[in-house]
Amino acid sequence: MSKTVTIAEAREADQHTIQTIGIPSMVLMERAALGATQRLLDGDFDLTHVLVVAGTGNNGGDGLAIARLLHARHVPVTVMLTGDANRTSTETGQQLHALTYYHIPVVPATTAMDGYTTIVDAIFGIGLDRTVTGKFADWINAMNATGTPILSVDVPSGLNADTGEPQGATVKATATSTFAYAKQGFVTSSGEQYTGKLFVEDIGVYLNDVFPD
Ligand SMILES: NC(=O)C1=CN([C@@H]2O[C@H](COP(=O)(O)OP(=O)(O)OC[C@H]3O[C@@H](n4cnc5c(N)ncnc54)[C@H](O)[C@@H]3O)[C@@H](O)[C@H]2O)[C@@H](O)CC1
Ligand SMILES: [K+]
Repeated sequence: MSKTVTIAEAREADQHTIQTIGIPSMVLMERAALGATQRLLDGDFDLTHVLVVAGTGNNGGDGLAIARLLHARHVPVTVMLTGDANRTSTETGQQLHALTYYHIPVVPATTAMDGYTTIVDAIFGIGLDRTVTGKFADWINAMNATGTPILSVDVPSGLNADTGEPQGATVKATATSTFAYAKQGFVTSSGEQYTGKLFVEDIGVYLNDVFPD
């Protein structure tokens, strides 16, 4: 396993790349989504009908970009949004706008998740900051209960990426496409039970830029 990072290090590296080097956040998001989409296209996933479950933070934005890239490859895709479309992060709002342009269906999240052949989990990434309860727990439990293969985006939603411990309801992924570096919690005996097969995508964020030798 190559270098792992804490959530704080991942955030610092992202911010350095965006603010100091000047690579726009949307470029990083597109690269992240391209990496994860390629895993879906290359892998053992059945892409007959993909469900993307997206949150309103930037992890959700990655998921929305994946939905757009799958649509461009003629993969049928439906998006469930777990929050208010008017209260998203800036980037996720831009991703939603692009989905509207392509008429990709976006519906409010429900627990009715049967009938899809692959689920993309883009609810929470490294921004998870409290225990997953209530509706979010219901959606995550419903995802796990389908038995449908799940690709988690960056982090299995609900997993504490520093400790590898579930923070309430947590997605049990078939595979995880994580961005830039594996997170510290993934290599613990608890964390590895949630990530499934781990892919690390190069999105143009490099620790050497932030912490030169
Ligand atoms: N520009 C960047 O910095 C990049 C970010 N990326 C993605 O962005 C993610 C981080 O995005 P964010 O910082 O927006 O965070 P997230 O999208 O992981 O989650 C933040 C949102 O979840 C809510 N939340 C947290 N815990 C919750 C809980 N238990 N119950 C209900 N709501 C909860 C927060 O209030 C916030 O609205 C990364 O994991 C990665 O997927 C990538 O696109 C690569 C570049
Ligand atoms: K996720």
